[in-house]
Amino acid sequence: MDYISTRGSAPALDFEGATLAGLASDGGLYVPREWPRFSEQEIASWAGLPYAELAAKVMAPFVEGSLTEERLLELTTQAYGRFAHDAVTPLVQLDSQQWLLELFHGPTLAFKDVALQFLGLLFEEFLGRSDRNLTIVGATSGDTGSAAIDAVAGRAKVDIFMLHPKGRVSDVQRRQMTTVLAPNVHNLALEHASFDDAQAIVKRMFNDKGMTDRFAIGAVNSINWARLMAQVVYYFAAGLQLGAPGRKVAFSVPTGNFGDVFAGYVAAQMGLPIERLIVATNVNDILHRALAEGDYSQGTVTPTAAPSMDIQVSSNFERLLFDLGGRDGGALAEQMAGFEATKAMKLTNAQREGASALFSSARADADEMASTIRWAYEHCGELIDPHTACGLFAARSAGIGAGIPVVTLATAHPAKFPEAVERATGQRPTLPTRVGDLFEREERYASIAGEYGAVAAFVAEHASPKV
Ligand SMILES: Cc1ncc(COP(=O)(O)O)c(C=O)c1O
Ligand SMILES: N[C@@H](CCOP(=O)(O)O)C(=O)O
Repeated sequence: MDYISTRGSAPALDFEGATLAGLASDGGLYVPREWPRFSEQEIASWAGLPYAELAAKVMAPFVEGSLTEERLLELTTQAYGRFAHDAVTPLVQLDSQQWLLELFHGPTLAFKDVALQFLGLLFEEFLGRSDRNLTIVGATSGDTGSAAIDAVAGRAKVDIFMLHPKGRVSDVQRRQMTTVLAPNVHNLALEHASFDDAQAIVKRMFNDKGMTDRFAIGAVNSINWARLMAQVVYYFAAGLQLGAPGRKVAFSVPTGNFGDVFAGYVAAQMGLPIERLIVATNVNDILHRALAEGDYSQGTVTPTAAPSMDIQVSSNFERLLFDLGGRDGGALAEQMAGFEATKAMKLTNAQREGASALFSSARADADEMASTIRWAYEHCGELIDPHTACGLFAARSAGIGAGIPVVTLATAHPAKFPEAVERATGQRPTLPTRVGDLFEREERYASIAGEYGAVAAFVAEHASPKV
């Protein structure tokens, strides 16, 4: 399998190359040259497989040429061995139609662990084949940071620099990053910045020749194809449990950077019968506006009780636009250059119609999030976090036909956001013992200006050269 850039002019790479490259050199995102497709029979034959085995089946076509099937299974077994639930991503039934897919049983309590535990092992595998050091530069609105740090802390040949918007992540989220004191981990709190600012700094570094000549810059955000690939698996896991491929399933996905829901789109391209993908946003609703009205314009970021979704530039939307626009990299490069210059973009008719065939969207405000948290607790006895609440709000208002299960992706453990959950339900969720004495540990991070020069200087001073 080889990988091409959404902007058409970067060289095609194999899976190993795309994983280590992160972002394409033309500023685009890597996607497989074509979507592999499984037959109904093949999908049906996976029912009942343990998660790690299913993961190896689903991901096999994407890693061809870079990993043998045996090695892939060894890596998935190791990655998912660290999850606190044997099913890895268990399903919980809420009522006759609504389900939750719990994606927070990994070490850092959010769905990011599902891909990042695996990606950490991929980095080790591929870096072990050369004498190269990798300098990971990532942006986080709270969850990617801790999951990535957990996945690479203490590993040889990797330094990680994680940028978060100062004061805009929860205390639990911050401490999960800043209390990891391994020497290869560097947390940067960006002053007066949003996640979008942090993400823009990261992307700029990939195209800064002064930096890329000296350092092999790598990505752990969902701009890295390997992240999305690993997230495709749990759509198959949930679908199979609910009767796929013989029955369609709808998914509601709390969305920010459009990575998780794009993984659902990939599952559909690969043959999983998906009735609908519901894109759920908080009031930072660029994706809802884009899907409902064709208006992809940035707007300012409003802090909410679901801080990890406080995003107004959704990187992976580019991957969808590429596919829906007939995979014309030149045309998309122009469209994206327009967006980067003006912070606004109108979707073409083809993009709007293509998207509406599978996607719908909804936006939850603060009251809707709180009332959904309350509903889940009072009617189903479940404590859910504010991100999951956006998804469940959208799921319950989507009007999906009776008989079709609707699965909301429960993307974070409620104890990551105890204040919001307690306000809505009167119950304060407790941290699972696997995160240990988080509030007793020493924190270490650098506060720096939220601008490119300051971040680049910090990275240049602390990173190991490429070789
Ligand atoms: C808890 C949580 N839910 C949902 C999202 C949105 O996921 P995505 O960015 O893949 O759309 C994020 C982060 O982005 C998150 O951390
Ligand atoms: N919600 C994320 C930000 C988006 O990051 P990505 O790694 O999924 O692209 C976070 O919590 O950091």
